Amino acid sequence: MIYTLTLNPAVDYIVNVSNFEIGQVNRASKESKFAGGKGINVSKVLTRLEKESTALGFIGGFTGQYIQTSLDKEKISSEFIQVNGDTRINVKLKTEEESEINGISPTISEENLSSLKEQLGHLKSTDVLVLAGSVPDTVSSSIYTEIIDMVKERNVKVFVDTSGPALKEVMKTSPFFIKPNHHELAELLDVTVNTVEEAAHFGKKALEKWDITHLLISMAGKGAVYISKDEVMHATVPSGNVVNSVGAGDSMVAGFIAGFEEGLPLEEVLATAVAAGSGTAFSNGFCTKDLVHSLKKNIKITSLQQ
Ligand SMILES: Nc1ncnc2c1ncn2[C@@H]1O[C@H](COP(=O)(O)OP(=O)(O)OP(=O)(O)O)[C@@H](O)[C@H]1O
Ligand SMILES: O=P(O)(O)OC[C@@]1(O)O[C@H](CO)[C@@H](O)[C@@H]1O
Repeated sequence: MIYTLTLNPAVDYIVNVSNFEIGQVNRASKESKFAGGKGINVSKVLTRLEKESTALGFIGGFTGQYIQTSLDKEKISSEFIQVNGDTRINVKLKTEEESEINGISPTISEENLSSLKEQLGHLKSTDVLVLAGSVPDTVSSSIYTEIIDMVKERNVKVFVDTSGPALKEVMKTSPFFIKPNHHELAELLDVTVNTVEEAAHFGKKALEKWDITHLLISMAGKGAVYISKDEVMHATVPSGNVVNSVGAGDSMVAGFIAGFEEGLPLEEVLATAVAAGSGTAFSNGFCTKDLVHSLKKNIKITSLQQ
């Protein structure tokens, strides 16, 4: 079973405002609400790619109930732990530019954390665990490291998509898979990464510094760079009209896992990952399986290995 863990889920409120003016009453021209948070998005896209998963994490209050109901409607299995307080609301404001306000997590108690560890204690070597998104303020930034160390003893494959201090901590655990975007890779190494060549160069440096099995660097419209000890590859993006960037990175992680678990050749795994990311970027909401299949044909994979 693939388990996705979202420590900090959210109701995503996506609102379009034309001619937005700070300090004025602005009226929305379009709005939508989604059950969000990175792990939950990975579960949604896995479902679309016909891969079963179970969503884990902390939810609470009326917003938590909304998330539970949405996942039930989409027939996504979940085993959330109930917390006191409301799951956060994340505002994605679409004006001429996109701005985001990500809300505050409810308090996660020691008891909540013990319940999570108890759940994770049941994972087996055939299971996959996806750790995605931010760590709530009331939880130590070393939580992902603790979880990885805990499940590693049972050979569970762990895929991580996080940023900031939590990502820094994860690097010490010999991660199996991480997907920073190029800004997150730059922050990790305290360098600047703008081009595909720089991503490949600094990605290789990251592999020299830390024991990473699969490093996937997403670069928005510039595609993605994949690095392992044997391969350095670049995938282009298919052309299309970008209407939504929320969840594009999570879709990419889901695409990679889906292809990897199917045992596809690495080039095809990478193409599935990028097609899922771009498919979501081109959709209102998330990519579909058909869209991923058709976009895959227009993705070029080249080896950057000398
Ligand atoms: N302009 C674009 N054109 C085509 N595909 C895109 C574009 N922007 C994003 N994508 C797709 O989404 C993937 C992930 O994008 P990005 O690097 O922005 O991830 P991210 O920063 O983790 O995203 P987010 O946090 O917004 O989900 C890209 O590798 C690509 O497949
Ligand atoms: O605050 P975090 O946990 O880093 O990111 C949360 C979030 O921005 O990520 C998803 C898109 O990737 C959204 O569904 C959600 O609102």
